[in-house]
Parts: sequence; structure tokens; C-alpha cells
Amino acid sequence: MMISRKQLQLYFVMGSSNCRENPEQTLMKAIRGGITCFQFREKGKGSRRGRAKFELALQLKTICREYNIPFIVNDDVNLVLEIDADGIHIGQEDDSPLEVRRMLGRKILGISAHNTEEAREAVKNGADYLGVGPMFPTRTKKDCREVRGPEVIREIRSDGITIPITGIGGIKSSNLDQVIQAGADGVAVISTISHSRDPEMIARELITRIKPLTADD
Ligand SMILES: Nc1nc(C(F)(F)F)ncc1COP(=O)(O)OP(=O)(O)O
Ligand SMILES: [Mg+2]
Repeated sequence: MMISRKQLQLYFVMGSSNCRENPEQTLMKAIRGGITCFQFREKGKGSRRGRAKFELALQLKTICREYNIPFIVNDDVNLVLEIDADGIHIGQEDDSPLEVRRMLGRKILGISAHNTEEAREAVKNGADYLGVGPMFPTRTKKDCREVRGPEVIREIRSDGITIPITGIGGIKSSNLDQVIQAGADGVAVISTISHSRDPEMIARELITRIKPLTADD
């Protein structure tokens, strides 16, 4: 299963600990506002485990399927298989991409990359898209690598890498154009939407800015 450049335009990443209200409500509002892809990233202090994590994943997947939004799971290959998610996102410290690809078959495989070497390796290992960041300072991911900014996307593109790319890390309305002009097909956000008092309005504001900057498929 592929993921299109258009589906990567506004990629909402969220877990219950990122939300002001309940995650189902936050996701529904973000979808109404126009997000184009969703990642369930249930991680960190206060995140759900075991059965509670499974049930929340199922609920959020059901909502995404209703609105034809790709449902990606962060890190957890078994959960992807248990709930038949559309794909997975893994980073440099997670399971090996070749092993994950073997287990997932044709599902979407997203891989984090922080430089051209990691990007090239990820493409060789069959990534369907790259998540590159952190673009700007972020408080969401405590163990993130150094902030390199949109320049690293420009470097990856000038290395001849053409697969879909989304930028992540500290992205908001006022800085997303730099990420797309550097060569990303869209942006991934967590707290810009999940901490907002009006997730629908902020998602709409973001996608309205993104659309004119990105080529349609
Ligand atoms: N979760 C992510 N999603 C993306 C996305 F593609 F959505 F932009 N890019 C990068 C990451 C970071 O992935 P990783 O380095 O494994 O850290 P964590 O598992 O803590 O998220
Ligand atoms: Mg990870």
C-alpha cells in the first residue's frame, strides 16, 4: 500500500498524553479541520498500555477509516498487525526496517531520517516515506536529536532522494512554508493541533496554508 504526497500534506501525530481533551474528540476535530494522515503515537508519561492502548488504537483507527484517512502506528509492529493498521512509523532506534517490512508485507513503512546517510539507508530498506526532523525546537519529544532545520530536507533532496518526505518538530503556521519550500511534501504536527483549544480551526488554518505550497499528486 503506498502513501501519496497529497496524503502527507498535513500529518497529525498524537497519543492520549498529548491531548487537552479525550483523544477521540481531538482526532475527530482534526479530521473535520482537514488533516490528511494520522499517526497513533502512544508514548511517554501517562500513556496507555496493553488492553487500554489496544482499545484506543482500535477506536482511532475506526474514526480514520470512516473518513478515509491513513492510520499509521508508531513503533509497535504487533499492534499494527493486531488491528490491521495501514502502516507503521519507525525511527533509527526501533526495530530493523527489513524485519518490519517482512512482518508488514505491503503496508506503509515510514522511517525517521536526520541526515542524508540515514535517508539513503531508509530508501534502500524500502521506506515509503521519510519523517525528517526536528525542524525547529520542540518540547514534545524529549529525546529528539539536534535541531537541524529545513536545510536537512534540502540536502536530502539535492542528494537525489525523491520519495515522499514530511518534516516534523516544532512546526506551526508561521514556519511551515520553510519546510515545504525546502522540499517536503507536507508537515507533521503534534502539539500545534493536540494542545489547541480548537483543533478543527488550527488544522484548517494549517492545511489552507499548505495546499497552495504543495504540488498535487
Ligand atoms: N514518530 C515520528 N513520526 C514522524 C512523521 F513521519 F510523522 F513525521 N517523523 C519522526 C518520528 C520520530 O520517530 P522516532 O525517531 O522513532 O521517535 P518516536 O518513536 O519517539 O516518535
Ligand atoms: Mg520510534
